[in-house]
Amino acid sequence: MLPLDHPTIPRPRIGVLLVNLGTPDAADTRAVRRYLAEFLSDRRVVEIPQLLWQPILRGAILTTRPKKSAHAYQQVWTDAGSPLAAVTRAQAAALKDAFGAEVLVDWAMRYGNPAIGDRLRMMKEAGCERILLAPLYPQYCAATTATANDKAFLALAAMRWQPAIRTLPPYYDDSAYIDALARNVTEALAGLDFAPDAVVASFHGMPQRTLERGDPYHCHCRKTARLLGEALGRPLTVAFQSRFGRAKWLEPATDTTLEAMPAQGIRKVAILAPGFSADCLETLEELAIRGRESFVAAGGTDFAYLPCLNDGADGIAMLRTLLARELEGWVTPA
Ligand SMILES: C=CC1=C(C)c2cc3[nH]c(cc4nc(cc5[nH]c(cc1n2)c(C)c5CCC(=O)O)C(CCC(=O)O)=C4C)c(C)c3C=C
Ligand SMILES: [Fe+2]
Ligand SMILES: [Fe+2]
Repeated sequence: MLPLDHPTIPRPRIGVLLVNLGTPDAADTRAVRRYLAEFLSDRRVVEIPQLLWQPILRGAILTTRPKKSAHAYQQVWTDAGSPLAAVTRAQAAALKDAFGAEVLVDWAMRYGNPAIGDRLRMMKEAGCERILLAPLYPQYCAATTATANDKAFLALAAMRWQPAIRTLPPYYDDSAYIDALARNVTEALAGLDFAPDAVVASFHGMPQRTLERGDPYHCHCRKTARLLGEALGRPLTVAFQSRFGRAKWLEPATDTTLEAMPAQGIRKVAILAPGFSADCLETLEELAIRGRESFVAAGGTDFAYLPCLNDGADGIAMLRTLLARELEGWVTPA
């Protein structure tokens, strides 16, 4: 902790809280069960009445999935822990001094640790009277963006003296985001030892019904892909990954798309996940490991997974631009 009452160190007045989804504390069955129980009990994530859903979750799902998911987490776990947490921590560290000494930059997770409420209370104690909440989801989805904000407001509901709050809007069509992706992808494609027949943009899926009920996520994904394709000068193949449960999810599914490609003469593929601001289980295990395996098993010859923006220079410059815009009027530009 900073010695906040030291006369030469200015007290932060403003907080920026980067928020991502959350991840287990360890790659073992117990930790994954705890994480999944919290995540999948969120009514914004699974929109089935709790009376029906909880017995299914506590029965079939939490008795089988944690072991399987823990095995998947073990394949991507790093010395710094879960990739999602390691990258988000690194993003916060890279932005630490971006907005001057009066701005405290920190990070939190919607599920698990560090908890949003704990970090907001810490910021308040550190002197932050104004806080910018930044859910790091380019495309708005109630199951990600809204629930992160809900959780923050739940913590504020318990405060007698609340800080003022702003939230980062979705940035799916923002030129800072599209340009950062285009630069990142161009660089990654230039480093490949093959020319891909197709470039796939894989977004996390959601139930088709959520789209029909008015969630803009699907439209945001399509627009990101169109703008990125225009910036790259080549159309992207859009697909949706990580299907969960029995309901119909957004289509086409990434796995069936990859498996069908070799028979259509597409044997060399590059794939990216522009909806994830940080690499995580869904990109590193589902796309880079399992996606490659199924593509090659179907007759594909070359496969490259292109990393997310993460804490790379393009990604950090983009976050700086987006956050600085939301801090306008709170922070005097340097
Ligand atoms: C980026 C946007 C995301 C949307 C939209 C989203 C929706 C959504 N997800 C599930 C179920 C699961 N997701 C899981 C992991 C996971 N999901 C996202 C992002 C979005 N999810 C991320 C970044 C991660 C990775 C977490 C990590 O630790 O690396 C999982 C857990 C893993 C597993 O057991 O497979 C589940 C389950 C639903 C139901 C949903 C609904 C709209
Ligand atoms: Fe998910
Ligand atoms: Fe997955």
